Amino acid sequence: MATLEIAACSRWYGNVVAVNDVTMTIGPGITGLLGPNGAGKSTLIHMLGGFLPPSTGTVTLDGAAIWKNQGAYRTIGLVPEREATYDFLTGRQLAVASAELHGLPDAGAAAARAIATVEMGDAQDRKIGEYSKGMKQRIKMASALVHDPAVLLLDEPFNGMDPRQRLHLIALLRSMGAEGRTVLFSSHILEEVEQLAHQIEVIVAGRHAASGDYREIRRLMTDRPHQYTITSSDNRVLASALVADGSTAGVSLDGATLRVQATEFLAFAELLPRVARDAGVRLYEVSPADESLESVFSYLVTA
Ligand SMILES: Nc1ncnc2c1ncn2[C@@H]1O[C@H](COP(=O)(O)OP(=O)(O)OP(=O)(O)O)[C@@H](O)[C@H]1O
Repeated sequence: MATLEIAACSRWYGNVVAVNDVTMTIGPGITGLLGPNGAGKSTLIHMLGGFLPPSTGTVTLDGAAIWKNQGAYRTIGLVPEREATYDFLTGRQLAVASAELHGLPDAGAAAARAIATVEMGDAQDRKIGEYSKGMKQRIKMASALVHDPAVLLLDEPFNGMDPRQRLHLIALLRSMGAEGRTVLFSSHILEEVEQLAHQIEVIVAGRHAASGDYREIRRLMTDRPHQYTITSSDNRVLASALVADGSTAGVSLDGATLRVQATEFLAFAELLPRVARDAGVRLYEVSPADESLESVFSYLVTA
């Protein structure tokens, strides 16, 4: 059982404070690190993975500082966010290279086991440059798993995955959490984190904004409306139908875009197609406006 501790930790890049006086404990099971873009999630994960030293404060694994600690590196697997890998290598070559870097006695066997875990056996001898985004994520994951780490850190692992790959990764992370590993993954999408994490840590503008069970955090967030931007065959008709329905907190027309504030995320997801159909309007695009998540986070910061 491995426990990560971040204590009064800050990290600057020149004048930019990326992580600001954060204290948190991450124990076995699955923890979701949630925060808007630029919140400091990658910086935190890099410090936890021993890629980056904190400017002040400490980051420890079972009481021992992680930075420049070989024992910690042997216990931690890190799946970075960036997509770029060594495109000229095959998936298997990358996993074997990672196993060799860890000094494993049988690098070939360790790589084969990790590749099987992420179900990349069929594609292992193809060049990584030919992989889809989701396959790249999986082979990066295999490289991070070669040494069977007790701690797995993943930076935005669902980016670029199709629904099937997403379900596969969810199942894989669940089984790792159930085995008692310490799994931390970052995301800026609340619903993604909700599905998977038993514990959520929220970070906003470098600060630790909330911590706990997702249901508790969700309850805090329902006080704030969720914003959507919508394009449709007739935004004006849709806007008046939504206002007439009374379940939306606010509607505004902004050029070709309709902005809607919904009080309840799930209820609105059900309501919108029904209202549009009844009004004879076709929906072209519905996207959650990122700022809404950000405003929810800022609400948590000031709560
Ligand atoms: N190498 C760097 N040099 C300078 N500033 C940096 C560097 N890396 C990150 N930052 C800044 O630190 C802050 C936190 O960045 P970080 O990448 O940790 O956030 P994030 O939550 O992972 O964001 P995203 O989801 O967009 O990846 C941002 O303001 C970013 O611009």
